[in-house]
Order: sequence, then C-alpha cells, then structure tokens
Amino acid sequence: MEIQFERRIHFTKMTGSGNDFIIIDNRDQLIDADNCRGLVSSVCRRKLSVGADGLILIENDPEVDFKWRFFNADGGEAEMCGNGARCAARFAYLKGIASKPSMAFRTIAGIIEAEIKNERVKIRMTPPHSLKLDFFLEAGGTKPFCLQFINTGVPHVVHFVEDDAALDSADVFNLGRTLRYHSHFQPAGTNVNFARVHAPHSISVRTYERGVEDETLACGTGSIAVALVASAKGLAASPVDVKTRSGETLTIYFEKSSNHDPVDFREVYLEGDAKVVYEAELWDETLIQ
Ligand SMILES: N[C@@H](CCC[C@H](N)C(=O)O)C(=O)O
Repeated sequence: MEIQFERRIHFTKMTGSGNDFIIIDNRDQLIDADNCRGLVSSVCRRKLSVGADGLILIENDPEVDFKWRFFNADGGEAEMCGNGARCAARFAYLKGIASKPSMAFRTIAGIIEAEIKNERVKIRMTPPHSLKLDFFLEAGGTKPFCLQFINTGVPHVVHFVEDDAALDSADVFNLGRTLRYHSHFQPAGTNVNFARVHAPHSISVRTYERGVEDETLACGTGSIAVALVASAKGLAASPVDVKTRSGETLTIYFEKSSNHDPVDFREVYLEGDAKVVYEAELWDETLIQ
C-alpha cells in the first residue's frame, strides 16, 4: 500500500564536478523561498536526508529564461554558485524551462549566461571585484598567512602553497574555518581556497565553503578566484584548468585588461560537467525536523 503524505516535492539531484545540488522547479511557488531555511538545511543533511552542498529553486522571471534562489546546505542564501549555475542551466534545458541551449538567468550577483554542450556547461560570470593581493593574517599558526582576495560572485580568499605535498596535507577544515570566521572578513565571511600552481594553465585547488562549513569536492567560484588571482600575480594565463578535489577539472577563461590598475578582469567564463544523478520526491516526514 502506498503511504499518503500531505506534501511531495519533486526534485532532481545533480552534481557539478563533485559539488552536489538538489534542484526544484518552483515556478508554481510550492516552496516559500523567503522562508525555507529549515527545509533546506533539513534536506541537505547527509545520511538523515537527501544530502547536498546546496539547494536551488528555479522560478519565473519576466526578462530572462528563469531566475534562481540558491541556498547553501546550512539554509543561508548565497549570491552566486558557479557549479550550481551550470547544473541549474542544464536542468532548465532538460525540463524545457529554457527552450534553447543558450540561455540567461537571474541570480543575486547578476545575470548569468549559459551554453549547454551535452553534459558540459559553460557559463559567463558577472564581473569579479574587490581584488586584494598579498595581505597577511594570523590564522592560529606560527606565522601569518599570505592571502589573496577576490569576489567572483561570492567572496573568496586564496592561499597559495609551495608543492603537491603541502596541498595534500593542508588542514583545509581547521584553517578554512578559522579564516572563514576571521574578523577581517566579517560580517559576510568568506570561502577559503588552498591552491597549488603547477604551470600557467594548470592549478590544483581545495576549498572550504562558507555555508557548507566543510571542504567540498569542487567550487566553481573558488576555482575562478584561484585562476584570477594567480593571473593577477603573473602566475597564470587563460585558459586555466583547475583540478578540484573530486579529480574533475574546471576550465576558466578570462581576459585581463592591462590598461587598468588595479587589475581588471573581463569576460570570465567557467566550463565543466553538470550531471543528473537521479530524480525523486521529498516526502513531508523528512522535510522539517
Ligand atoms: N559551490 C559554489 C559556491 C556556493 C556559495 C558559497 N558556499 C558561498 O556561500 O559563498 C560554487 O561552485 O561556486
């Protein structure tokens, strides 16, 4: 006998290079996006529910193909998410919400343009800002950390390490958490990236994500941040392949204006895979605890 529940919410689970998301077509406003913190944090909990790094609501927009509301796993809303944006664009195309493989959608950070090429999605980002190079902060270690900062839709701090061993052994959880809550970045906080530059077109990264409050397997805006600050320091050039913790590679394309001081980045793109894992229903016994 089928169990009867008051509420069933259809969702699609997707992964963008290991950053995983629950995506819901909310064009009929079944979920109140302004009051869904409890629902989001409850369904994003791993082992107790679906589990995800974030949840995305797809809603109507009068000017572009759709708008989204993006929520981190803790239920807080974020301005932008690069991997989530690639998943949302592919979802919209697969569901016919966007009729063509080229589309545009609204985020808090601005309008994102996307191009679907089968399982790969390339998105055009909003202009990055607030670049700050080579500043030092204490993070509980013996010596201050040399850091770089840029906002690529959301805030990112970057620390470059010397070699592969230093990246593998980096205490991403504890150092990431300390810097994420450092008074320097309040009140918004920041995402924290540890990066190793192999060559001008090749970087590896590990990211502690704000709102997930842990290391994730990939972060799109973080990978962009790493590529751009590396370029600003003369260490990288477009296109940059950024190897994420999942082993998947994200490709970052950008133009750097040499006429500007400070460095000005234009035409920033992020490309990588966006895969459907499964589709299912949320039932109300798991929705709110
Ligand atoms: N994983 C995302 C970034 C999501 C938002 C971030 N956690 C924040 O709160 O700033 C990406 O792929 O960019």
